[in-house]
Amino acid sequence: MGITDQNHQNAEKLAAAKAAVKLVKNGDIVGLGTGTTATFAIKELGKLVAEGLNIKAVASSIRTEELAKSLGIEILDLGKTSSVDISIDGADEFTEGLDLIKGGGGALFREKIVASLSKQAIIVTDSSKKVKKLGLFTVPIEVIPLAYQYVFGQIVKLNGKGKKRIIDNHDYITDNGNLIIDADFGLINDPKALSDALNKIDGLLAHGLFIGLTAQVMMSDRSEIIIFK
Ligand SMILES: O=C(CO)[C@H](O)[C@H](O)COP(=O)(O)O
Repeated sequence: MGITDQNHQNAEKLAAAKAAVKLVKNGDIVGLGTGTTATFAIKELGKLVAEGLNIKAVASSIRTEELAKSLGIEILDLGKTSSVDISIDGADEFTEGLDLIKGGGGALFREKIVASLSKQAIIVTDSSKKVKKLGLFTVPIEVIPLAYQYVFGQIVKLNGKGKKRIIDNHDYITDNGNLIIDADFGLINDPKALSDALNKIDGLLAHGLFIGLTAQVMMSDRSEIIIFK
């Protein structure tokens, strides 16, 4: 991607993030996503908090927690929070039916917990993330290390091609101390069926198919915000 394309994509991410942040109300507990688009939203929220907006938040990753705290946003313990008013997160792919692939940034497990706790899970994206069918982006799968070989084999049985996530020549380790397998299932005809099948695998902590968790996707396309819900 050229610099102009990247600037354009960032402008769209920022516009979507700003639109979503407008939905946050005083007193809300806000779920904070992870990734570049979520980061735009967290920075916008930080500005509003500095101006007096009274919110508390839960974070979907250690890096998001650190960023939010640095902006003066109070962070609650996710494990002690029973309900989130609104969450704002990005996605790697989404369909008009609001099925998503998430986890490109490795935070899928906590992101799924945050989305599941949310009364209103909002996804913010640029226009490149909308697809007719999920699956061009691989499905991230978080695996407890001692179950790695077993889970890998089960992914193959589901006709997936798995690849352990390696960053800078090292196994990528999630905030929860686990590994990630990026699994290519080709274009996914039935995301719910695949999600259900993956959910049955012992040792698989979470996968990046987010089905039925999203209230709306706010996608920025040039100067327009398009809402899917
Ligand atoms: O799921 C995620 C992180 O685990 C992100 O939301 C997803 O990867 C999109 O990231 P970005 O906003 O940087 O394009």
